[in-house]
Amino acid sequence: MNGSMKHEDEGGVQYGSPPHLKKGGNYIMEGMEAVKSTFLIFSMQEEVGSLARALKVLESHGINLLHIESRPSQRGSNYEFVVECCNSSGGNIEAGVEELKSMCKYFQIISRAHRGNKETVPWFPRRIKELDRFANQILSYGNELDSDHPGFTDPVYRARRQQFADIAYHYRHGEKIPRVEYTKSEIETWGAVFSKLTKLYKQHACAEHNKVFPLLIENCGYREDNIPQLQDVSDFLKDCTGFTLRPVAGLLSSRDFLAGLAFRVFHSTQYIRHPSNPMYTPEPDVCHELLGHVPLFADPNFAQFSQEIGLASLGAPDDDIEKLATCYWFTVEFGVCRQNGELKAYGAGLLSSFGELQHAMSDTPKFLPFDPAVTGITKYPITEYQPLYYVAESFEDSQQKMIEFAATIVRPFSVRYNPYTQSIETLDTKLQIQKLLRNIGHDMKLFSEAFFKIDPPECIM
Ligand SMILES: C[C@H](O)[C@H](O)[C@H]1CNc2nc(N)[nH]c(=O)c2N1
Ligand SMILES: N[C@@H](Cc1ccccc1)C(=O)O
Ligand SMILES: [Fe+2]
Repeated sequence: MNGSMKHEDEGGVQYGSPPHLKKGGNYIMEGMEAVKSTFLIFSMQEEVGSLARALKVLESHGINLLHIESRPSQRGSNYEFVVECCNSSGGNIEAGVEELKSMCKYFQIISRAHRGNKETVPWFPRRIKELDRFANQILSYGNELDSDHPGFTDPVYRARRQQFADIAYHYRHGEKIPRVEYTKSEIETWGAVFSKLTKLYKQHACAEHNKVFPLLIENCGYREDNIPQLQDVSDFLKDCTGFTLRPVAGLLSSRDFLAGLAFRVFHSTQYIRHPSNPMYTPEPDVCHELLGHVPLFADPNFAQFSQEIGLASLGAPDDDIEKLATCYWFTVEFGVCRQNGELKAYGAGLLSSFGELQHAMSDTPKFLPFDPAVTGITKYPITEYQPLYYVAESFEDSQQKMIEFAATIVRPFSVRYNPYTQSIETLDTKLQIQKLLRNIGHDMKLFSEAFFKIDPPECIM
C-alpha cells in the first residue's frame, strides 16, 4: 500500500489485539484521522444574521473554518448550521464553543478527536457523501498488519495493489466504480477459489447463501473464468435491497466500516489475493467480498440487520464499537449456525476461504454457543484460521441477539436513516418524534387499505 500513508499510533483502542501484531499495530483502530476536524451542529436563538454572528464568535477565537453549511432544521427551528473547524492555527476551539453555545438553542459537537472529552460525540458521517472521507483511512501491511504475507514482498503485486488503491482513493460518492481489466493470472486465482468454493458450498454454506448464489451467476457474471465487476454487483444489490458497493483500498477501521452499513453502503476491495495462496488470505480481497459478503446483502432481512448494526455504531463510545466489531467478527465474518441439526457456515470469511471453510467444518477448532456478552470480549487472531467459532442456533437467532446487544449501547440520542435525503437524523426533540408518528400513521392507513383489498383476506405475513 502507499508507503507515504503512515498510520500513527493514536493510543487508540485495541481491536481484537491479536498477540502477533506489533505494538501500536491495532487491527482496526480509529483509522488515520488525517484531518482532526471538529463539527459543530447548532441552531441559534435569533434567526436574523445568525450564521454571521456565529462565525464571528469562532473567528474571534482564532478558529479555522473548513466548511460551512446551512439547512432547514429537522428540529423545528428554522435553520441548522454545520460548521467544520480545526485548531491548527493556534486557535482555541474550547473557548469559542463555550461562547457560541450560550447563544444557541441546539448545540452538538462531533469530532474524530473525541477521546477523553465527555461532551464530544465521536465523529460520524451524517450524509452519504461524507463517506468520501474514509477513502484514505485504511490500515496496511507493514504498519498495522503483519508483513509476513507473500504479497508484501512481491514488487509486481505491490504495484498492482497501488493501482487499485488509486481507484479507491479517487472514488467519490455518486460516481460509477471504474471497471477493471483483470490479468490472466488474476482470473486464474479467482477461478481456483471459485471452483473450489462452489463445490464446498452445497454441503457447508447456510441456506440463505445457497439461495442467492444462482442469482449472482445469472445476473452479475459470477463464473470461474470471470471476476465480476463491482459496479454490476452494486447495481444488482441496489435492486434487491438498496445496498451499494464503494471501492476501498483495504481494511477500514471498525468505526468507519460499520458507519458505511448505516447508509446501506458496503466498502468493498477490488484487488485479488496473491496467487501463492488462493485458499486463504489475511486481508479482505475481491473473492472475500463477492463470494463471502455479497450473497447475503441481497437478502432483505440480512440487509436490514446490517444497517441496524451500522446505525447502532454511529457516535457510539470506543469500547462499545470494539464489542460491536468483535460480535460482527464472530457472526458476519466467521459465524457458524445450525440448520436442520447440521453446522453451516454463514460468515463471509469462511465462505471466501476454502482453507478455513474446511478447517471450520472439521473437529479441529473449538465451538461455543454465540452470546454477545461473552463473544463481544473474546480475543481473536486476524491473520490465521480462527481457533474458536461461535455457533448460532439459527441465522435469525444470531441477528436477533446482535440487535438486542446493539440496543444496550448508550447514546444521548437515537438515530434514524432518512432514505430520501440519504442522511442520518438524530432524534432528540418532541417535534421529530411527532413527525415520525405521523409517518407511522400513513403506513398504518396503507396497511389497512391493502389488507381489506385482499378478498378474502389471506394470511398477511
Ligand atoms: C467491523 C469489523 O471490524 C469488520 O471486521 C470490518 C473491519 N473493516 C473492514 N474493512 C473492509 N474494507 N472490509 C471489511 O470486510 C471490514 N470488516
Ligand atoms: N481469510 C479470508 C479473508 C479475510 C481476511 C480478513 C478478515 C476477513 C476475511 C479469505 O481468505 O478469504
Ligand atoms: Fe469481511
